Amino acid sequence: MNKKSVRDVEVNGKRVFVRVDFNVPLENGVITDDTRIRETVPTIQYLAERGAKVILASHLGRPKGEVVEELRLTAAAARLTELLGKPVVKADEAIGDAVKAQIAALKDGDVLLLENVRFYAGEEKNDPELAKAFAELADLYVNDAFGAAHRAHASTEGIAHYLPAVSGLLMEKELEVLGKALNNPERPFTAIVGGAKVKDKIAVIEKLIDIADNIIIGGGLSYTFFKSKGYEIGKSLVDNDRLELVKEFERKAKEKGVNFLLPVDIVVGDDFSASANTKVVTVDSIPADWEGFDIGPKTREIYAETIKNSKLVVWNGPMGVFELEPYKNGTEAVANACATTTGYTVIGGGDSAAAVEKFHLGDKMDHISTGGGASLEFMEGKALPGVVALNDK
Ligand SMILES: Nc1ncnc2c1ncn2[C@@H]1O[C@H](COP(=O)(O)OP(=O)(O)OP(=O)(O)O)[C@@H](O)[C@H]1O
Ligand SMILES: O=C(O)[C@H](O)COP(=O)(O)O
Repeated sequence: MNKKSVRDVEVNGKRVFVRVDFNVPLENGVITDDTRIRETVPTIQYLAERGAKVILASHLGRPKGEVVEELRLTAAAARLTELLGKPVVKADEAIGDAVKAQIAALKDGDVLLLENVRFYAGEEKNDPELAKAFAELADLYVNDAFGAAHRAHASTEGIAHYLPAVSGLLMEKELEVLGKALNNPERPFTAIVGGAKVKDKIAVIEKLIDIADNIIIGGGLSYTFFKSKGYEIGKSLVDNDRLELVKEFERKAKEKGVNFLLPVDIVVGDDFSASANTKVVTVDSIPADWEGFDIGPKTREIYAETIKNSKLVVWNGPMGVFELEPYKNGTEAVANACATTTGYTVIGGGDSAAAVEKFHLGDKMDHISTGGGASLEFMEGKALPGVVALNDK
């Protein structure tokens, strides 16, 4: 990476503003997946052990510039205290005199967590005044929030203009792993693209056609491809504005010698529910009043075999509605294949990461990205503002 990291700067005795992504799922105030918090521990420990005063900042949810009680970072502070094995001071605000006094009281190695930065309207507007107010709190800026690196906000981008700015260890790891996968992939390289929205995946599929050996398509995306071939797709998800475009993907893949795999059979259901009636049909015989919710057993076999024979697998987006029992098998089969292949497996965050955790296969993957949207944008080849703003080596 051509950006400086915490390893390249002196941190002893410094006040270090560390942007993390503690945007974790919560149910009734309880954190249901603490991965993003756990993954920042190495950076926090690195800084604390070297005598920095660590000031953490994060967003949680989308409070739209107002204080939303349920979106306070209190639970994150408690979880981090457990993970670090030492108290984390929790501020009730993210800027201002009270925060300054709390920071002044910190000793070298202490850790403080600011309140949700999205309680301030200036955060998402990347307001320079808010960025300056954050910068006033510290001597050094560290961005470890890979998950929010695609946002140009005051605490992810703006602040970097007012302080020396370097990456944290998680950010560094994410960029290294994803960058290597895309720039110098081991082959055969298989990319799996699923999920619901064609629109969100267009750029990444286009990019992957240039670099992958196999592209596996699954999930709600598939039906736009089937419709473009003139098949009946029943009530399945479709993007009617992109029928020509997906045809073009297949044509381009063929031209480049890329193996473009679409499902051959489908699990259709009569309802989007756990108690739906389901049946398996071939892709050219979806009944008009049914809806496609998962890939079928033959497809699972083909996909698993392709994954097994790959040296690198990058997966973004589930193969079906894995949240519901009748439609989880396709995603589970792909997750199992990723878990058992000897190839290097990269899970592109978001729903695919949630699926892998649901099937208890997280520790069998080589890298699970903490970024959903960020990993997708990175794979599309877009520059991430939170990275661009950091100091060059
Ligand atoms: N055949 C289908 N019909 C309807 N919904 C589907 C289908 N297959 C998958 N989904 C749904 O797609 C959702 C994920 O879609 P999305 O496009 O947001 O994927 P993603 O890329 O994993 O998201 P993220 O950006 O969080 O990584 C899941 O909730 C899943 O239930
Ligand atoms: O969960 C994420 O993808 C990041 O934390 C960014 O959140 P956002 O989509 O609300 O900006």
